Parts: sequence; C-alpha cells; structure tokens
Amino acid sequence: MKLIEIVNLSKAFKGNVLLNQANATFEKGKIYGVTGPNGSGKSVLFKLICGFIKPDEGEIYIHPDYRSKNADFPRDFGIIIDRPGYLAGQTGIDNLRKLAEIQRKISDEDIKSTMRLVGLDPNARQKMKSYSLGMKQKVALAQAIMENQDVLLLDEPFNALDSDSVKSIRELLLKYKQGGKTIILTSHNQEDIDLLCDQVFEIRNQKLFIAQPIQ
Ligand SMILES: Nc1ncnc2c1ncn2[C@@H]1O[C@H](COP(=O)(O)OP(=O)(O)OP(=O)(O)O)[C@@H](O)[C@H]1O
Repeated sequence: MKLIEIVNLSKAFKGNVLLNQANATFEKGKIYGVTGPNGSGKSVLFKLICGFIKPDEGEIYIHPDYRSKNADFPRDFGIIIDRPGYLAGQTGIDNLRKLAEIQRKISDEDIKSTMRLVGLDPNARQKMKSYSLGMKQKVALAQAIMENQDVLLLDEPFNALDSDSVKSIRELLLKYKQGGKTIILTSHNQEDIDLLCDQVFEIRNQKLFIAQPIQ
C-alpha cells in the first residue's frame, strides 16, 4: 500500500534550492532511510510530508486512511523533527502529560510504560532543564511513539544516545516494523541505515535517489 507519494516536489528557500522535481514512494510496513549531507533538506522533506511547510511545486499524497479531516498534519503520525520545545522547568513525565492532553488517547500508565521502554525513569523528579542531551532525546522518542502511532518520521532518532540505548531503540524500531508500522528516519550513522532500512533515499542534486534496493 502506498502510504506517501511525493510527485515532482520542489522547494527552495530564498534561492537555496533543496528539492527540484523530486519523486519518491513510501510503502506501508517498511523502514526507510533518508540520507544526504548537512543542509541538504532532510528535515525540510519531513516538514513537507507533515504539512508544516508547503511545497513550491508538486504534490505529496498521503493515503486517505492517514489524512486528517481538519488539519494538514496526517493522522496517526509520530514525529521527531528538529529538537522539540519543552517546558524546561518541568519534569519529563509532566512534559509528556501535557502533550498527551492534546489527543487524550492514552493513560498515565501508557506514558510511564513508554518512558521505561526508552530508558527513562517515570518517577524521576529532575526538571528537563538539567536533562542531558541523551535524556532529552529519549523524551523526544517517547512523545513520538507514546500514542502507538502507526507511522514514525524520525529525524536523527539516535542522536546523543549511548550505545546500549541505540541498540534497544534499533530493536524497538525493528519490532515496530514487524508489527506493520512504517518508519522514515534520517541518520548520519551508516550502521543505523544498513541495519534498519529496507530502502534508502539519498538527497542529491535536489532529487531523491534510491540509494539501496529493497532487500
Ligand atoms: N524555514 C526556513 N527558512 C529558510 N531556510 C530554511 C528553512 N528551513 C530550512 N532552511 C534551510 O534549508 C536547508 C536544509 O535544511 P534541513 O534542516 O532540511 O537540512 P538537513 O538535511 O536536515 O541537515 P542536517 O543533516 O544538518 O540535519 C538549510 O540550509 C536550512 O538553513
């Protein structure tokens, strides 16, 4: 099933052309990588898919099952794009509770079990302003997955994680794929890409090239 189809997509910022007539298809149930040098437009591509920014030309088709009725943001998508803003004076769990209040889909126990899953202590009283980078990254991961979202767009999900955490998050993502979820991720670490991705799109010359055949 075609989940996302990118057709002749172009996007530039003040003459800085990032995508020019780019095309790509993302099928349900696979893990995709998006690679490219710093500043090549990976995060911008994710923002375009989520409807946060508009293309200059071209279309992004989202499968009707995942279109929101009253918003551009697709439904059932969990995302990490750039570093999310947090309430620095509050704990990790309080930040996640605030985000969970938007949809009211999950219980407090769901939040706690997700925190444990990514290696955070739900009972910790530490405020987020004193969290390490890796701890903040785990909160970002937790918010992306806590509502059991079916599609995950993860921009650098392994950033700042220690090697045990990288291993456990990789295993989690592979388990999610087995369960039918679709994941699109970026990483500057080739090992993440090689171990996880069924197909890789490389942003090069303002196009999306298939860098690896489907295994
Ligand atoms: N809202 C915006 N206005 C102007 N320029 C922008 C905007 N958003 C992104 N850009 C520019 O677009 C380019 C691509 O940015 P993007 O964050 O997508 O890169 P990236 O491939 O994710 O890079 P990295 O590997 O460093 O994370 C950068 O030059 C950035 O400055």
